[in-house]
Amino acid sequence: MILVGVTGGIATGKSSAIRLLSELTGWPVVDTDAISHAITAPNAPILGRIERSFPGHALVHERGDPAAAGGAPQQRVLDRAALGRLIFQDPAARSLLGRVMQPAIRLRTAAGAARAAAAGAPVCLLDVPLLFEGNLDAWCHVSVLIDCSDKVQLQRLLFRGLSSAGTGAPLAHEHACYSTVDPAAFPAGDVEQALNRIGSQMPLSQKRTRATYILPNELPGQENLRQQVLLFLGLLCRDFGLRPASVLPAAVAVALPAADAPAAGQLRGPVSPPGHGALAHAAGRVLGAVLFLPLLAMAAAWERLPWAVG
Ligand SMILES: CC(C)(COP(=O)(O)OP(=O)(O)OC[C@H]1O[C@@H](n2cnc3c(N)ncnc32)[C@H](O)[C@@H]1O)[C@@H](O)C(=O)NCCC(=O)NCCS
Ligand SMILES: Nc1ncnc2c1ncn2[C@@H]1O[C@H](COP(=O)(O)OP(=O)(O)OP(=O)(O)O)[C@@H](O)[C@H]1O
Repeated sequence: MILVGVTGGIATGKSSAIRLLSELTGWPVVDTDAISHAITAPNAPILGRIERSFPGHALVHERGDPAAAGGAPQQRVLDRAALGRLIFQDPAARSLLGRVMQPAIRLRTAAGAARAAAAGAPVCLLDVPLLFEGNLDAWCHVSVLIDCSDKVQLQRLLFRGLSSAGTGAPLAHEHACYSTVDPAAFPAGDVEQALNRIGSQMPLSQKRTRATYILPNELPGQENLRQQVLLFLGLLCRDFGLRPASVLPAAVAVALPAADAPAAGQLRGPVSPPGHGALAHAAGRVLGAVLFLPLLAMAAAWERLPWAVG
């Protein structure tokens, strides 16, 4: 199985591109933002560790459960906005939160990839915003950067909002209008927080030098993104000897000839394909099956460990 690390800057369009990639191919996706949200769900064991790591900050609130009669059971809920304000302006706090959360995120990511291998997927897409920051590209055969200019990134982030929760939905028509968004029209606090988030990540210029492929997502609208996704799929099929008929709809075959010409934004190559003949594929499935359950068990155990970090 080929592991493709999909990354970008915040709000450059990773979730949108991955949704299209996965729809076109059926390839499974492991989404680290979704994992990060899942492990910090109400009442999750990790909330206690986050609280203890940042004493003096009210980051977890008790909330009544409206579904419960009499409102008896309380839920412990992470204040994501407050934690975001804290870590995105303080590198030490960010690295402390990383030490608390990254082990659990990585274990679940590995378990997701092992499950995909066991299911016999030819390719697994890893959606990892911090792929290069965390050196997770070392896990992957190739990486692809979902790229846009700094200006468009800020416009998209302000237009969408800071959190990634619920993103990746089909691009609504009005999203084509974000290009008219003027940051000056937003409250200064929102712009400051957006810039803090962008500034807390490796600059896109640096990510461009590390990515195997670059998928430009500058122009507005679903159709522009779809074109770039098809070009990227064409290159990936060519470089790894994937047979479009077996994994992709006919649309990609149409994109293949175009991919032979150096398309704007598609960089470097050829990439040496890993051996993925029938034997290697079968071995990958067995290894995935052997690894999946222990990794999942480890992930569950890790999240319940009682010690405090920091
Ligand atoms: C601080 C938190 C609670 C804010 O939650 P919120 O819902 O507002 O944002 P969300 O989690 O959806 O993240 C939105 C985007 O912010 C960026 N981001 C998140 N964490 C970080 C970080 N530590 N450093 C740089 N960028 C980050 C990513 O591009 C992500 O896609 C949350 O981001 C978090 O728990 N971060 C630490 C976990 C982590 O490293 N996640 C990144 C995925 S591996
Ligand atoms: N080509 C495009 N045209 C118009 N809107 C777009 C395009 N690509 C992405 N968007 C919009 O930009 C916003 C950010 O996109 P998306 O959520 O996919 O980014 P992301 O990189 O996954 O963000 P995060 O880093 O927070 O996970 C969303 O509102 C999305 O609808």
